[in-house]
Amino acid sequence: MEPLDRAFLANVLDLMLDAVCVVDTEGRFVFVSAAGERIFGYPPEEMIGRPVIGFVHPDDRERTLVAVAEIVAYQHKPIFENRYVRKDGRVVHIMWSARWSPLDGVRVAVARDVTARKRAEAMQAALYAISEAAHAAEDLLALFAQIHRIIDGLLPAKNFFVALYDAAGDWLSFPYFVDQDRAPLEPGTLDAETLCTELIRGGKERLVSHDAVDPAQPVRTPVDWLGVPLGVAHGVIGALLVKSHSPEVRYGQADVELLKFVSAQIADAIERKQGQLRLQHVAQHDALTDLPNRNLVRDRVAMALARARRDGTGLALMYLDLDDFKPVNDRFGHAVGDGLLQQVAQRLKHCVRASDTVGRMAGDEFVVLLAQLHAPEDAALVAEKIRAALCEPFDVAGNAVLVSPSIGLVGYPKDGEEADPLIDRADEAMYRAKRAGGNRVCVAGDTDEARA
Ligand SMILES: Nc1nc2c(ncn2[C@@H]2O[C@H](COP(=O)(O)OP(=O)(O)OP(=O)(O)O)[C@@H](O)[C@H]2O)c(=O)[nH]1
Repeated sequence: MEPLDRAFLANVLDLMLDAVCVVDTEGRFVFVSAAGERIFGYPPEEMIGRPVIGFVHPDDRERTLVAVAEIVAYQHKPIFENRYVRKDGRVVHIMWSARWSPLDGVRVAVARDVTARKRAEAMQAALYAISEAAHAAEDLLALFAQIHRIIDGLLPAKNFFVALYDAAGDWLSFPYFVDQDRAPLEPGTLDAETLCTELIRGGKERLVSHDAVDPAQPVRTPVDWLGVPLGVAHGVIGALLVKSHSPEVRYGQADVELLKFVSAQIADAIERKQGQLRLQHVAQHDALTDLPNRNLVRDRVAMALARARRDGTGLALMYLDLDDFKPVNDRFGHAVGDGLLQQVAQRLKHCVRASDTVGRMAGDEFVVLLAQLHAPEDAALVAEKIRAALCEPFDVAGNAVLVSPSIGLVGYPKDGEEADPLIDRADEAMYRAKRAGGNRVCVAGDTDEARA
């Protein structure tokens, strides 16, 4: 057989789909076969003479240098994977097999582009992670934060937001919004000519590069927008958007496909979580006033007690019943009675902080929990404020309605250490207030009743 000539061998090397690279002791390319251009995006002459490490993704440089030291020490390394940044800015995943030749003072390595495999693996992992997040997340915000992390692992998504669209009320909101440059968008109807509106109305993904935003205006900061609608069986429930402010981060068709691919799973996860939260809300709240119901009140009291115990603070609990509520129903009808209970709920909420709990225990019975009370005497002041507030006339559907409350007041640690006994003591104190004629606050353990 004829010895193979050099030109033929060089041609064979250039025909290989994998790139053959030769690197000198200084870590510079001395040879890159033709496939290098397809994989790295640079013609071989733009790579030869330059340090290899400069082409490596910054996050992978350190472990790449460790691998190089191993190749030199052990003279070969059959599998090593790292990422390179192509000339067009895209990231490629490379699988290397390398051998060090001490005689020639070079290492010879073969690079295989495994980006497609990596992408497929990452997408599968992302789908799984999204479905896990839907189960694990406590609420929608936690789910969105988790989705942000998952997407950021697939494509550059530092600036990311979720838009949700309520078709019944024609209301677009932005419950999750992370942008290095601007404040969250205001919620509103779908009237505005925005990318979000386009995504939700059109139901199709959109990639807007800065050149396309306004070709007449030189834009100082290049911006790429990439958005996908969140589609479910019955329509579009919102959109996901990622945005780049940097010329180094540009989105391409591969990113569009990635975001589109995960968006169906995300839409499904959001819808499931919303359904779950709705059911949970119904189970824990009173349908008429939307206040926490007896079960949730008990949980809140138990949680507040645990925190007070840990922080060494106090808390106060009021049990409240309206005096002569029945005659309101009898005189004005049930609908007015309902309206009154709703207004009482609102007044009670106005009397306390957002961190306190107002709950409805039954009929005309309410509970107010003042958590993290630093001065026990504050509770009596709040109870008196509530009593006075409820004595002000109500206007229910044009009817002037007058009621007053009987209030039982207890405190931790003075009157009990556990939720149920504390609630029972407050209820007992409330009955004493009622027996004494109503429209007053009774403190647990006291026989003296403070008349208003
Ligand atoms: N409209 C309306 N009435 C309700 C609702 N739940 C309970 N009630 C009525 O509320 C009244 C509560 O009874 P009581 O607390 O014993 O009546 P009261 O007239 O306030 O009597 P005192 O508490 O002793 O002052 C009953 O007439 C119930 O029918 C409700 O959701 N809507």
